[in-house]
This record gives sequence, C-alpha cells and structure tokens, in this order.
Amino acid sequence: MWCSRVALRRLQQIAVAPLNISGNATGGAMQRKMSSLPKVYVTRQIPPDGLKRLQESGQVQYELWDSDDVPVPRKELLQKVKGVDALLCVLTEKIDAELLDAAGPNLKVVSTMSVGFDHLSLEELKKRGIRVGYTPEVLTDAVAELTVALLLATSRRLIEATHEAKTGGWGTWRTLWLCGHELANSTVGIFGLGRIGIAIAERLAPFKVKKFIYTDVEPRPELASMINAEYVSMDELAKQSDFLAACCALTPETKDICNKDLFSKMKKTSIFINTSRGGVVHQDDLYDALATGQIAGAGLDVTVPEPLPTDHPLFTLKNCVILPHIASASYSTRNEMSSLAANNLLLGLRGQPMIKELKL
Ligand SMILES: O=CC(=O)O
Repeated sequence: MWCSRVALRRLQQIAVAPLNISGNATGGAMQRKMSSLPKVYVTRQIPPDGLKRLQESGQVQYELWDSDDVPVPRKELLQKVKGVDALLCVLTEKIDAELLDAAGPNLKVVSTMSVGFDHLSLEELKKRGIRVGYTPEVLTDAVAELTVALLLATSRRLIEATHEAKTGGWGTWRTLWLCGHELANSTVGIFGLGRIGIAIAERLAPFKVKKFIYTDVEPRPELASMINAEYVSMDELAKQSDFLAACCALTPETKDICNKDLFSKMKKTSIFINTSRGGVVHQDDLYDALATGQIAGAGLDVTVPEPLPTDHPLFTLKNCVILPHIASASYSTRNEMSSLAANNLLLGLRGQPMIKELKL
C-alpha cells in the first residue's frame, strides 16, 4: 500500500509525501496522482531534514521503516523493496544481489546515508545500472573531532581515570598513577589519507605534534602538503608512529590489514585508533597486542560485529576504549547527511547528476 494510510503498526509506518496539488483535490484524485509517483523505500527513521526534503519535493511517494532503534528485519526489507524505484538506506542494510533481485528492474537509485559503502555490493549495482549516492564531506568535521576525542581519551586514560575517581580508587596523589602518552613531540601516522585524515591532522597539529606520516596505495602529495605529511611504507608507519589512526575505507585490500604483523612492528608505547570500519582490524590480533603490552592502547569507534557483544574479550581490557560507532553523531551532521541522502536520491530519480555520487 503506498497511499494515504499513516500508522500501520508500532514499528512500521507508511508515510506518504504530500503533493503539490490544490487543497480541494478529492481523495480519489490525490490517490491517482500519488500512485503515479516513483516509489521509495526508506530503511530507517532518518533525521528530519531528509524526510522533510522527500516530503516537500512532491516528487516521490515513500514508505518508511519507522524506527531508529531497531533495523528493518531482512525479511521485511526484501518484501518492502519489491517494485521500488529508489532506496534510501543506512549502513546496517546489506545491499546485495539478493536484495537487488527482490527489488526488481524498477530500482534505479540507491542512496546511502553514510560515507562508507562497504555494505553495498558495487559490482551488483553496476551490473544492473543502478546509480549510487553517498554522503562524504558533510561528516568530515564531526568524524575528525570524535577521532581526536577518542585519541585523547585513550592516550590519557580518561575512561580508566573517571572509573577510579568514582569507585574509590583515588587515593593520594601519586607520581606515576594513570600516566599516559602525550601528543607533544610525537609522530602521528595516518593509514589512508583522505579528507578525514587531513581533518584529524589539522586538529592534532596545535597539540605540538612533531611529525605527520601516512601511507596509502600511492603517495598523495597534494593532500599531504596540507599537513606537511611524509609518505612512508606500511612498515615504517608501524615503526615510527606514536599514534596510528586508521582512516581508510574497508575494501577487500584493507580487510584485516591492521593485524599481528602491523602490531608487532609498533612501539610498546604507541596508541592505535580506528574510526573507519571494524573490518580493517584483525580483532583477535589486536586483543593479543593489547593484552601482552605489545602496544599501549587502542581506541575503537568501530568493531566487528556491531554492536560488539558485551562479553567480548576487548571489553575486559583497561587499555581499550570502545565507542558504539558515533564518529559522525552530531545533530547537525546527521541532519546534513540525511538531507544529502534525500537530495542524491531525488536527483538520481530525475536522471540528473547527484551531489555526491559513487563512480561505479
Ligand atoms: O560510519 C559512518 C559512515 O560511513 O557514514
């Protein structure tokens, strides 16, 4: 049903975009007009700016999984995408051959409210000629800010410290108690230099970092010159970094790339930070490196799986700070992402260039 029903059941609702038709249109006329509009399925209750954009466009009718707390169950999703013209999704939905087959030949646009696109089977999308929108840039500041916060929380042991203060561990002032590692005079390594890596370095520079180094599939001199960063091999990145931040996309090439081999080359005093995707880290190897003191600490905003089960061994380590994938979670950024995802979708449906489109 794609017409004027509003609330069907608790977690799921049908929402219909208002139309640019005169106020005295009859219900029947409205329904006829609406049934000719392209159908969109939105897999999450996205922040209001994006929904408003879809509603006010008068260009589409959309159905929404009306919850932000529970992702749409796969079975439900496979049902709901049947016959849609466009899909607006978030990173919890796997957009693969099964889903695209279920959607069928009408599907022309997939717009994800995320900068990451490892949940999309690009090959399958390309094969079917489906255009893909995503949301880079609008989240760069928020992600960089959170990465700096996580780095400082990990290196200066803030979570341990508040726990000690709250639970009676705070005895007398002690000379080496809760000492950490500072950024002044340090070498910061960036694995995967893009917009986010640059934004992180720009924020860290005023902490008197001595040197920025980076590695990537190839040198990126133009970007690197913005932060005066030196291109090094992965080995050198591991060896030299006092702080190593993973900022790369998850691809078949980067899967598990932060593993035993990398950690074993790092300094015992170094801190590893990951705000990219959990899949770039071999978590068992990271656990060993942290538990044996091979490295000093790790701050993770992303894990495999998400959520990380509360009995996961990484949660037992004092030197591991784990956040629940909140790097872009500021009200303004999430609204911008939502709005950009809606605009990409609408432009894609009109056959126009999207604001941010993945080249397939
Ligand atoms: O992780 C968040 C995103 O990809 O936008």
